[in-house]
Amino acid sequence: MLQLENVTHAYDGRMVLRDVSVRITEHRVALIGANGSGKSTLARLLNGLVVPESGRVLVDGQDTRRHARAIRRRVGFVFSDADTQIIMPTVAEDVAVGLRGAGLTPAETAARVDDVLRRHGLADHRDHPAHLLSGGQKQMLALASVLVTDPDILVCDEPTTLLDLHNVRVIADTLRGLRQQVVLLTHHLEMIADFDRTLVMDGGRIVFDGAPDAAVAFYRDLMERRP
Ligand SMILES: Nc1ncnc2c1ncn2[C@@H]1O[C@H](COP(=O)(O)OP(=O)(O)OP(=O)(O)O)[C@@H](O)[C@H]1O
Repeated sequence: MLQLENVTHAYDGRMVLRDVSVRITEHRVALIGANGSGKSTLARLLNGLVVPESGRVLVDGQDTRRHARAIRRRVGFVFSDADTQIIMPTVAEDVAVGLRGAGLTPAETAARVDDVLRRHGLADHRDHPAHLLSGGQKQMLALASVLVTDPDILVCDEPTTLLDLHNVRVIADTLRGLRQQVVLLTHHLEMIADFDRTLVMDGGRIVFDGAPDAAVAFYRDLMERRP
């Protein structure tokens, strides 16, 4: 379970999250809202990339302040810009990075990498230069590189930003099939239609919490009323 207790956060004195409390237990939860409303900051709190100025963030009862390493292993994070997440020359090498330090033999590492590449449609690109992949393939590689570590929870911060409609669907289908609990931040509202719960953020607060259709209607109304 993911839990925020009275979390307030500011960057350089500017308040970005205001006394946010929420418990997230559902399998697939979406986080939507205007640019700058605080979604990424909330997402980064969930795996300890950001530590709250006040309040607590708990992952299955463990405080991200005190258990940062364990929580990073349990909560995988996929960034919106895949290029920043791809760090090795080839596709297979990039996926293998996440397994360093896991105590696997080279053969076990190769088997895990091949398995994840196959499951995510990248097996034919195993030895290709990662930076030459298409946008959609890079995003899938970023996802595969996190999933290879088998986290329990996956936080995806706008993983389809630069993708065409086909690849948005491919990523949505992939997320739908995962055993992991998924927290998805997105502006592609069609991706979240069958999510279990949707939170709408505005001005550093959760302003709506409910089913996706009602949340999207609330968000659209909020944006229409904005001057
Ligand atoms: N590292 C940082 N340093 C300073 N300000 C930051 C930092 N990260 C985010 N901010 C600011 O905090 C506010 C909230 O940003 P955040 O990225 O959490 O919003 P968001 O809802 O994810 O937006 P978007 O939909 O545009 O990605 C913004 O005004 C942003 O400029």
